[in-house]
Amino acid sequence: MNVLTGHTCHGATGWPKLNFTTLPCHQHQPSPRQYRRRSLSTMASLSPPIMVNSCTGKMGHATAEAVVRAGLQLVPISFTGASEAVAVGNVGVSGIPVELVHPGERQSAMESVKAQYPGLVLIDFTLPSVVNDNVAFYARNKIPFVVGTTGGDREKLMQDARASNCYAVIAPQMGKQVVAFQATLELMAKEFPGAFSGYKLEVTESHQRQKADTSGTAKAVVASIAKLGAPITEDEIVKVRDASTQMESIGVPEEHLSGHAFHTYRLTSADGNVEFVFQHNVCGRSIYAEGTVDAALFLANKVQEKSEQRIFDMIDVLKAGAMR
Ligand SMILES: NC(=O)C1=CN([C@@H]2O[C@H](COP(=O)(O)OP(=O)(O)OC[C@H]3O[C@@H](n4cnc5c(N)ncnc54)[C@H](OP(=O)(O)O)[C@@H]3O)[C@@H](O)[C@H]2O)C=CC1
Ligand SMILES: O=C(O)C1=N[C@H](C(=O)O)C[C@H](O)C1
Repeated sequence: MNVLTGHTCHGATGWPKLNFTTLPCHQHQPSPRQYRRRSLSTMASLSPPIMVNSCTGKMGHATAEAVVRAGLQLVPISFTGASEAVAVGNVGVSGIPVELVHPGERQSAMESVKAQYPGLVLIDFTLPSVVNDNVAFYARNKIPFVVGTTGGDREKLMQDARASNCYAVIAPQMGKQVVAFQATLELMAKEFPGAFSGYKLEVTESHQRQKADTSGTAKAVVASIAKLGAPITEDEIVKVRDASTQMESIGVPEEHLSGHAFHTYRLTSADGNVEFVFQHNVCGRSIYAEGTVDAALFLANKVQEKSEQRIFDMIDVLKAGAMR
């Protein structure tokens, strides 16, 4: 049996250590101090203004805070839904009042934001029910965007993003270590397709009660495991949303019922003699918020270097060495 477990209740903080340059050959590896100096100068030359939709939501707010923590300019305007928050007019992010804009007013707001914040990068953490419309809107407005929102019609979303010719990072998972796990599974599937043929896959994902859709991360991991020979359908992913099961069976700490993502992927051989369990348990949201800032900086860099490739996922960001 092989158990791979990751558990984090604390996010990374501190000054970003970004490196967008090509890694040097082994003999010329720079010292950590050189890396840091180089990273800081890269940061200084690349500080795109960042707009986060929606700062009223849990992930949007956490990401906007991470933008401020990274010393980047947060655009003090955020699109939101039609809830009562709009009537309040603004939401505070690390002491910055961010003006809320109703969907009906977003085009005129977008035009003034574009004029006022050249080099702008948009981040979307909204809802599965609106993500397609938002992506079509960003595409029409020709703005580079990072989409962390899951669900919606993913095929259409990717088609719209590609057709727009915009630069974009689109991924259901922004947490560095989870992205590394996803990348490892993809590599395993590429090198050893069918290695788990005949195995039975069981997947459980537990999230806060309000999460409407099935975890986008779980769906992506299931797609990789299918290439390894153990396919299941999306309906077979077990969604856990009730607090008592979460605390008693899954081990979610009570204080994280309102923000957690516990995923377990169990592969069992046909005769039941061999079992593999992959698990990643995340409490809170800072791991995703920090990764999203990395994605926005990566994207600004891609725009600046006029990269031919325009649509990326978080594995691309990780591979570029652009995650702190
Ligand atoms: N990629 C990743 O690593 C992660 C992805 N996620 C994903 O992010 C998404 C958001 O999650 P979470 O923050 O928990 O959800 P929340 O429900 O807390 O936030 C969603 C926000 O979207 C706003 N909204 C609704 N309609 C619109 C619209 N038309 N334009 C702009 N904003 C709108 C809502 O505002 P209102 O209340 O006014 O309707 C609300 O503030 C989910 O899809 C989730 O799966 C979450 C964590 C990590
Ligand atoms: O809604 C969340 O919270 C999360 N959503 C993403 C997903 O659907 O996979 C990532 C993480 O699980 C948290």
